Amino acid sequence: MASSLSTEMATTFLSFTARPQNPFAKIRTTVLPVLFKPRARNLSYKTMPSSTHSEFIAFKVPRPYRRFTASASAAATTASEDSDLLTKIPPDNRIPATIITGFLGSGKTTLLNHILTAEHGKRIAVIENEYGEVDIDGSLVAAKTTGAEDIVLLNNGCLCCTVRGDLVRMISELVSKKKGKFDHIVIETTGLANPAPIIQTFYAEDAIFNEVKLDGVVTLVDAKHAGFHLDEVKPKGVVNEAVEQIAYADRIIVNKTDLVVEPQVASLVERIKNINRMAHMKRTEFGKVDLDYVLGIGGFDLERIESAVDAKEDDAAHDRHDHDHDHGHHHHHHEHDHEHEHHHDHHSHDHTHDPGVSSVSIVCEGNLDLDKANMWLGTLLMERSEDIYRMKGLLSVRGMNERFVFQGVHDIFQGSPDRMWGPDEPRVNKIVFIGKNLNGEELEKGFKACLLAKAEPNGEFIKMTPSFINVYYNTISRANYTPYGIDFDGGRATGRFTNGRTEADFIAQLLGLPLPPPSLSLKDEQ
Ligand SMILES: Nc1nc2c(ncn2[C@@H]2O[C@H](COP(=O)(O)OP(=O)(O)OP(=O)(O)O)[C@@H](O)[C@H]2O)c(=O)[nH]1
Repeated sequence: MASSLSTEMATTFLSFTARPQNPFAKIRTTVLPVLFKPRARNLSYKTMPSSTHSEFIAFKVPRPYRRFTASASAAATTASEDSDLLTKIPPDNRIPATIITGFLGSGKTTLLNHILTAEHGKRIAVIENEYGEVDIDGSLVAAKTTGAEDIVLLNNGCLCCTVRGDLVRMISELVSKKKGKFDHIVIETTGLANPAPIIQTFYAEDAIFNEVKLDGVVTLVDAKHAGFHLDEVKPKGVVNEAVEQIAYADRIIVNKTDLVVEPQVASLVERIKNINRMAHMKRTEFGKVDLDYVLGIGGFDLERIESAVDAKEDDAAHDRHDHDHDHGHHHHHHEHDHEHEHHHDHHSHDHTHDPGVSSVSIVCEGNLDLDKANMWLGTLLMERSEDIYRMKGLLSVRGMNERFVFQGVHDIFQGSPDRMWGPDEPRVNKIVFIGKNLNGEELEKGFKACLLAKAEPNGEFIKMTPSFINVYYNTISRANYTPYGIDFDGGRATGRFTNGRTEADFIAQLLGLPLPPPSLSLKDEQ
C-alpha cells in the first residue's frame, strides 16, 4: 500500500511542473489550480483566460512529460513497480543547458573561453547573446576549432527581453538539426540580463522542455565592482540585475579577485551569501574553475540545500544577533532563530539592503500532511510567486518512503521522489527560499502548520470526513486510490475520501436509496 501511495504522490507532485505559456504572466500556480478547476481530466495543458481574476492552469500531464520532470531515482522506480502509474520512470536523456550570467565585464566570456578550450571531452553548443548590432563577443569567444560544435549569436536584443523567442527557436533548431552532435548547451547572457525569464523559458516552452533540461545557472561576480552595482538603487519596479543574477544562481564565481584585497572579497562574499545561501561559491581569477563546477551541476543539487541550511545553522549558532546598517538603510538586519522542541527545528532569515532580496531556510523534523502542504504552497505561490525567486527543498511526506525533493522558480514547481529514507534517519524537512521581502517567521509558521501532529505515525491513515471529493483534480490527495475505501463494500476506492461509507451513504441507506455514485463514475452532465 505504501508503495502505491508514494507512487501516486510522486505522480501528482511530478505533474506540478506548470509551464505557463507566458512566463511574464503575473501569477500562475501549479498547485492550487487543482482545487479550483474541476474536470480537467482531458486536458493536456490548459490556461484559463487571462481576463479572469485567477490565471490558473489546470492540466493532467500526459505520460511522456513525466519522464522529464523526474530525475528518476532507483527508489522511485522500485516503489512504482506494483502501480499502474509511473511503472517505469525512464532516465532523463534531455540535453543539459547551462546559463552563464553576471554583470557587465564580470568575466562571462573569459569563463566561456575557459570552458571551450579545456579538456573535458564534451561537445558544446554555445549560444552567445550580445546586445547591439555588432557581434563583439562572438569574435572574442574561442573559435570553432576549440571543439564547440556551434556558436550561435543572438545580437539584436537581450535574451531576457526581446529575443526570448529567438532563444526558443535557436534551441529548437539546434536540437532538430544537430541532436547527437553535441552534449551540452552553454548560453551566455548579456550583462544586463535578468535571468528569471530565461530560466522560465526552459519550463514554459514545450519545444525546449521536452528536449533540453536546465542544468544550472552560473553567475560571475566582479570582485572589484560588484558592490557598486549591488548598491545601486533602481527606480520603483525596476529590478537590480546584479542582485537578480546572484539570487537565481546555482553556482557563483567571484571573479577578478586579483584586483582587490582579501577583506574586500570577504565582505562581498558575505553580502552574496545574504542574497543567496543556496548557491555554491568560488573565488577565481580569470574564471579558472574546474569544469565540473560549472557543467553537470544537476537540477536539484541536493547537497547544496543541505549544506546551505547546515551552514546557516552554524552561522546562527555563532552569531545570534547580527545587526548591520552600513548603508544608512533602515533595514533591520537580524537573525531569527527559533529552537522548537529539538535542535533540528530552525529557520533563519537575512535581511539585506539589497532591495529586500534574501534567503530563508527552514529545517524541521516531521511528516507533512499533503492536503495541507498542497494548500499552503498553492496559496503562497498564488500570493507571492512574483517575490519568490527560487525555492529548493527536500520533504518528508506522510506515507512516502522516499525523500521528496523539489525546486521552484516563481510559480514553476518541479519535484520528484529521491532516495529512500534510512531506517534510523530522522525525517527532517529542509527548504530554502530566495526572494524579495521574505518573512522567515511567517514562512516557517505556514510550513509547520502542514506537519502532522507528532502522535500521528507516518503512513497511518485516519478516517476522514469527506470535505470534498477529489478525483479529477490534479492534486496529491486522490480519493480513488488505496487506502481510501478499504472498508467500503468490496474494499474499493470509490472516490470517497474515507475508509468506508460517507455520511451521505449512511443517509441513503437509511432512506432506502441507492448509494450516491462515487465521483469516479460521474458523467459531465452529472
Ligand atoms: N584582472 C582581471 N581581469 C579579468 C579577469 N577576468 C576577466 N578579466 C578581464 O575583464 C574584461 C571583461 O571580461 P569578459 O570576460 O569580457 O567579461 P564579460 O562578463 O563577458 O563582459 P560583457 O560581455 O561586457 O558583459 C576582459 O578584459 C577580461 O580579460 C580577472 O579575473 N582578473
